[in-house]
Amino acid sequence: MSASKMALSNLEKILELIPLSPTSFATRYLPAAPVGSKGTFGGTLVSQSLLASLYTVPLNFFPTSLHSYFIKGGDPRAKITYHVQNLRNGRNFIHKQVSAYQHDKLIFTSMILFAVKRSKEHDSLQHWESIPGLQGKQPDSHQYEEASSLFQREVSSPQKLSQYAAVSDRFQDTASMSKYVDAFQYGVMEYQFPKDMFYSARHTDELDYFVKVRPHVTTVEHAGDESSLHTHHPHRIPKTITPENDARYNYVAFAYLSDSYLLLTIPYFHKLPLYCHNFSVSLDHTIYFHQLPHVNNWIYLKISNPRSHWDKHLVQGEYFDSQTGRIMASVSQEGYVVYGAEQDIRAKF
Ligand SMILES: CCCCCCCCCC(=O)SCCNC(=O)CCNC(=O)[C@H](O)C(C)(C)COP(=O)(O)OP(=O)(O)OC[C@H]1O[C@@H](n2cnc3c(N)ncnc32)[C@H](O)[C@@H]1OP(=O)(O)O
Repeated sequence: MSASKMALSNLEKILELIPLSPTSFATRYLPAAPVGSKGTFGGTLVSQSLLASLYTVPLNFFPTSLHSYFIKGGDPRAKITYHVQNLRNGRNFIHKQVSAYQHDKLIFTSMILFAVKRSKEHDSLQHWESIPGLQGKQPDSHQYEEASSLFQREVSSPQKLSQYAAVSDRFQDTASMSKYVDAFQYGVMEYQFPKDMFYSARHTDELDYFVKVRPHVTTVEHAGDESSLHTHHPHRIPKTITPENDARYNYVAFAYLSDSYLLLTIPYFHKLPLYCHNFSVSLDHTIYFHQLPHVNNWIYLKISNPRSHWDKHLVQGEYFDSQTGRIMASVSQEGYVVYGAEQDIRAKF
């Protein structure tokens, strides 16, 4: 595999932060835009803000929720600076606010709530939304297919590409099709999509698929060099947070994946082909974490679209651990997505 393809899945490098002070951080590398898009990938902002805030909380605090707004499109040619503001340090909860700047302008903000790791002694009520049939299951090959082969057959094959090119300029440049395929084949996320993912003529109010993160992320809480810190000094603030040394990196990786193939799926709910938008940006992003997300296992997600109106589209996702069948996170996102008239898209496709 070429170095450039290997770099596509190097999440640690993509998100790496350099400390400028105990509460401010700069990105080491430029914040790339996703294929087919001009601005920085929203998942980079969400996950880097979470990573920056983790550098300011003790090892025994875990993210419980994150609420964020994309204020200005990120410039992929400029590095980002993150400032973490401490709003309150409680015994059980810590509140942080993170502000991201480019060219001295605020581009993104998130509020993150951390909760202390609890002892098991007090747990009065328990409920987990679960999918019992999911436990230990792999994606069924009759229903789901690896995304790059599906994309090559259903979107970028010569027969299909002319239809997509009719509804979107981004498919007129056939040379760039290999970038989409590379992103699916070598990117941070590996997908198993339903076979009608890219175009479904079926009336439905739910879409489901499987996703996992390719690079290894430890689930061992006291992994890496700082192992003794976790067991003996849980109140310490870590100096380095990597996929190999801190299980909380699973939250960071989850935040990254949670902004991908979420808003883009809106046409699925309207019996239209994916990618048929004229303009698409996410406005906000909210994550409730229910447990440590094991991002190297298949994550099963169900997406719904409760409302689309006046170019504002709300999408909600429920993410399940396929090993246990239990809910791991809930995500909501509102996007500003502009489509042409529905009958025009249908006439062209
Ligand atoms: C094919 C595969 C595509 C893959 C897509 C992957 C999607 C991944 C999801 C993401 O990561 S999105 C990235 C995270 N979200 C953002 O970066 C949004 C940041 N927020 C904003 O950009 C502004 O707050 C927002 C545009 C939502 C509102 O700003 P304004 O109230 O000033 O809106 P305005 O209508 O004036 O437009 C601002 C800019 O958007 C552009 N714009 C707005 N509506 C447009 C439209 N209909 N068509 C084309 N461009 C449009 C507009 O040209 C203008 O560009 P310039 O600043 O360069 O002049």
